[in-house]
Amino acid sequence: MEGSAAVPAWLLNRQHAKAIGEASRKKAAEAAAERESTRRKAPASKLEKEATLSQYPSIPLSEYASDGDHLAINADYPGLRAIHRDPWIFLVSDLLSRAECEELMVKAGPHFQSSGGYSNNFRTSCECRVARHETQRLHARYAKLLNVPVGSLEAAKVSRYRRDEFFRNHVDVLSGTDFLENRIATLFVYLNDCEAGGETRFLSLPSQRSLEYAVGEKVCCLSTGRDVDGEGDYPGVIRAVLEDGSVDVDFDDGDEVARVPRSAVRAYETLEVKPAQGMGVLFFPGYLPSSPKAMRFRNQLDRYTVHEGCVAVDEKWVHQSWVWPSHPQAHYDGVETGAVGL
Ligand SMILES: O=C(O)CCC(=O)C(=O)O
Ligand SMILES: [Fe+2]
Repeated sequence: MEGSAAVPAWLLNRQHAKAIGEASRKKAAEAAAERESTRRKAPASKLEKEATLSQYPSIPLSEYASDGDHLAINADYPGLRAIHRDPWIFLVSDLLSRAECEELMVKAGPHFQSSGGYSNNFRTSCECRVARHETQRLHARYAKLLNVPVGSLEAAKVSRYRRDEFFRNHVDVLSGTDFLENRIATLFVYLNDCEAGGETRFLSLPSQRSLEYAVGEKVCCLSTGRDVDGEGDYPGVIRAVLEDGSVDVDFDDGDEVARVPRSAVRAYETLEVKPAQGMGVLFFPGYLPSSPKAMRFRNQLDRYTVHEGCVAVDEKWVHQSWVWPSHPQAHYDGVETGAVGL
């Protein structure tokens, strides 16, 4: 009998549509369960938040003045506090509300793509960019904090690290931009609390400690051309001290560099920030184009701002924004999520 085993096209279409419907329902349910597990914990009380913040170093904001090398932000912004100077690193408590964090997660979650494609295993998270007109209120807020027009901001990025995922040592300036135009501020906001793992760690902050230049000593030094987007001062250990006084260094991430003059190695300090929902972290990865320092370092990099997203234990969500001196030369566009604007 002709075609008895054949499934009619209309049924095939229906089955197909059903399969797609089931798949997308399953995906939505998985995403909802995932979000639920990430936000399940009770929100931190005001007191708990203060206690957490008091664990960080506190530098009087009155000491922050525009130095001509870095962006002059609005030092009066509510919730702003400085936790490091030279390079300046700030926290902004409650930059986003709990509801805003969650809305952003809902918005971005269905559009994630692997971060791995362009970053050589430096990074194992997922991410997406959100269309600028869907984050107008947030951008207006950031523009106030940063003292820049909204047009200087890249499209909002949202990243998720599942357990064991990370973003290794890196700098935030980009290579291949036009002369003296690069990222001059990084502002990111944690979208959830993490009890364990996922800290953002600044790895090579300046230190007053003097060095002995001995084998096994912890040092950091500039490493040209080994980072995805730029160079910076990376931490490591002296492997050998040579007759001419120079040293061989094993970097902590497995790379190495030989015959570094003593004058080019230095002691360093680290600083870790623990993800807390709604809290912003702000620093200046690159010098202003008008700063004399911008000419001295490739990609305008402030070499002290090398940092990493440590391995996640609890799932971690973070939302990043970058500022350019005028119009961003990269990442201006994002996806239309169709979800409610923020
Ligand atoms: O995930 C983090 O803690 C930091 C993210 C970051 O450094 C970046 O996206 O450039
Ligand atoms: Fe970064």
